[in-house]
Amino acid sequence: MTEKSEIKQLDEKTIEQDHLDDVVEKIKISENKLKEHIDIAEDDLKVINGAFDDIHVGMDGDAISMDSALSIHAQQQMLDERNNSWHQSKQRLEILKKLENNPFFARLDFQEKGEPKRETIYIGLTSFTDKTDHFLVYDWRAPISSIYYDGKLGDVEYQTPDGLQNVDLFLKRQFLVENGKIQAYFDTQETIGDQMLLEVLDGKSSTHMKGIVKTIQSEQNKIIRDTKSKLLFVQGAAGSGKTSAILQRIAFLLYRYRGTLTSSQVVMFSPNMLFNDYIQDVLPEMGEQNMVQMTYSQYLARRLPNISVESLSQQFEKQEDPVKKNVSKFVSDIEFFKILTNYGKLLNQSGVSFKNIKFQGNIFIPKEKIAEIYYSFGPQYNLGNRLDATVERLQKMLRRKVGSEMRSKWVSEQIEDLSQEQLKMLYDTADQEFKNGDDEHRFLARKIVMAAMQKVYSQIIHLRFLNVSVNYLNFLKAVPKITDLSKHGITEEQWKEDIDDFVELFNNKQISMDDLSPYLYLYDLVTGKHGETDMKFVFIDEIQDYTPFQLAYLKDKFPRARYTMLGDLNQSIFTKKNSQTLLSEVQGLFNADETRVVQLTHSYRSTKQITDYTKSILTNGQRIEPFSREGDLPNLLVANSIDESLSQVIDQVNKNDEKNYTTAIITKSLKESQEVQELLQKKGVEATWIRSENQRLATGTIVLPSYLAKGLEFDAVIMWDASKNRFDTDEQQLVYTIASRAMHRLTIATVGELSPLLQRVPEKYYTK
Ligand SMILES: Nc1ncnc2c1ncn2[C@@H]1O[C@H](COP(=O)(O)OP(=O)(O)OP(=O)(O)O)[C@@H](O)[C@H]1O
Repeated sequence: MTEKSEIKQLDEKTIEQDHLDDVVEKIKISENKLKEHIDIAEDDLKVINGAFDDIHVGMDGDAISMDSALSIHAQQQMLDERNNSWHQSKQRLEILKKLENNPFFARLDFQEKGEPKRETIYIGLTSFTDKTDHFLVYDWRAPISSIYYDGKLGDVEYQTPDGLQNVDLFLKRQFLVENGKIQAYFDTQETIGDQMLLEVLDGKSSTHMKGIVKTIQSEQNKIIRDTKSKLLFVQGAAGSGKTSAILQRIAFLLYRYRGTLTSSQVVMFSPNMLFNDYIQDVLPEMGEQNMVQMTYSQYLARRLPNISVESLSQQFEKQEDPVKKNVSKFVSDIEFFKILTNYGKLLNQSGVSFKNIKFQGNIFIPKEKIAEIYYSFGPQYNLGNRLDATVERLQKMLRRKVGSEMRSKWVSEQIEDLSQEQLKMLYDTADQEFKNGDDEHRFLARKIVMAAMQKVYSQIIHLRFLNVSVNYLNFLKAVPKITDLSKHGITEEQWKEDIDDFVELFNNKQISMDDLSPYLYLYDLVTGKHGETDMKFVFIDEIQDYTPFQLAYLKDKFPRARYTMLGDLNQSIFTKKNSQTLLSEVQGLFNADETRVVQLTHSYRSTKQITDYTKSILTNGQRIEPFSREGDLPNLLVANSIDESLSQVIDQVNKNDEKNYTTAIITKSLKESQEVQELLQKKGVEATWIRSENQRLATGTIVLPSYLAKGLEFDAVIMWDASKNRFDTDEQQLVYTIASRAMHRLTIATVGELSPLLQRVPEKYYTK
């Protein structure tokens, strides 16, 4: 930089700092006004609550007067209004406090087509005006802000709710602000310059994910601001910012549809609970509420409270023989979903199984009778209506039964045995009068029968008379008649064995992941459940671990939602190779013109050296562009025994500690992670063992199995025991997933010869 331009920079910086100070000043004024508002609202709330108490005191246990009722209503309304306004002010104050430290991170100078004047705007976490329509800061999600992330200088366009808008962009400036002081600024031609991004990426990992508002990349911006697609499918390399981008997308959507969209209408399915915990701060940091978050298995398992669903570790550790793999593939596909859908239609004519409805241990309405009622309705009924009509009919039968049951012997006996206490409980009032003894007897008999029949009533309305498991079993048995199993490499004998496995598990109150979705889908078909129409946006992360069946089922569950699915087909650690065809299968569920597929090819997480290494693990030539952030070459630690390997690993952990890097030692299996943790403990090395998805990430060194590391990242990763026989040939994706968790340093430990999956990495990419 020449002396002259340095001086110019300094002057500019002072001007910008003055402007920033001015904005901060105004933010503070606004904060004070809000605080006053909050105080007044709090005082008002106290007064209204006090008035409420007075009304309650005046009630004296008598019937409440009309005046009081009106007054309560008015007070309640007032209370709600004040509460809302208090709540909103509080929220706004929180976000203004954040803005005060860092009011903006970018500036744009531009001229709108046809307008005489240039405009300058500043962009920050939220918009801020000091008077109506006088924007000192624009929200990063405002339409105009898009050009900061998107275009180059010159003629650029951006999307507004009314269509495309063109502007001439002269200047794009980025600021690094800390506690109200501009540390540096960069004028940039490109999308968010490398310098700023480098600063951010060089930072340390944390137990909670951070937002990326200031450095969203142009390819990510497209995902964030998409409002058209019914299906937005994002395929991106490890560390390409898929998860980061969709969290920003959720914040964008909540802003864009403010007033019509709430965070409870957005759901995100994530790989495990640990991951949920990892990302939970991102939206609140941006002043938005978190969306609904769950895992797929959680979403379904809550509907079967008495049955335990195969856990993540069981799914992962299960060693399947080739036959089982064929069966598993068959029941995971869209075709199986269609077979089941069609089977559901057949049930309209016959085939639904029922259970007897019992009363006091005896059959009250036999299952055959229920089936007769169910199929007595004409063909114009669908399964759902049929069931509703059956419930109505059964309730009617129950009511008729009350009369006859009241005259039965057990009722008279019970009345005779009633104590004074029990009698009092049955009477409507303590001094209830009856015309005569018969009248009283009838009254008591009805009460007793009704109480006893309550259970039957509840069996009926909760559809306990449906034999859900037998229905599913019947379906499984029907499958070989509906489709040619040999096409899927399955014999009838093998299919039968699979059915036996289902029955055996089910008798032990367990169900496999393979059976869970079809089981519940059949239940939904029979009950005519329509899915949650209120859900507007569904996000599915790590899509490669879902089966096409599961995705078809989710689509059925949220029929009106728009879907964003993201994943990396190279990280399919549960479904392995099957996922390569996933995209085409999923696309088949949506109209082609409502689908958009986006590829993210830049990898931001890791240093260039680590990305070069992990990229070479993959054989299918995926396009992955490393970000030019430099670091050490990954290192390979070769030992002759577990003991030696352990001391090498401890050495490495110490080296990482010196650099203030948090180390994650990632093992293949859960059992191994436990062993490593114990070995470390014996050597006096402190490390937290993450063994279940319900735990939280800890600071300091951690040891965890591969399938729990999904979606997470760490400063330094040590891959434990990558030796020759540890990984199967089809586990390339697992090895890639483990290695790609590292941000700054990657170490591979092996006892004896290295796994062939890693031997293919060229020697120039690592040190020994
Ligand atoms: N635009 C960006 N600006 C700053 N940091 C970014 C950006 N995009 C991604 N990152 C960082 O890169 C890392 C990886 O991002 P993220 O976890 O979202 O990637 P991912 O594609 O979901 O990865 P994976 O599939 O491996 O789980 C995170 O540390 C994230 O903060």
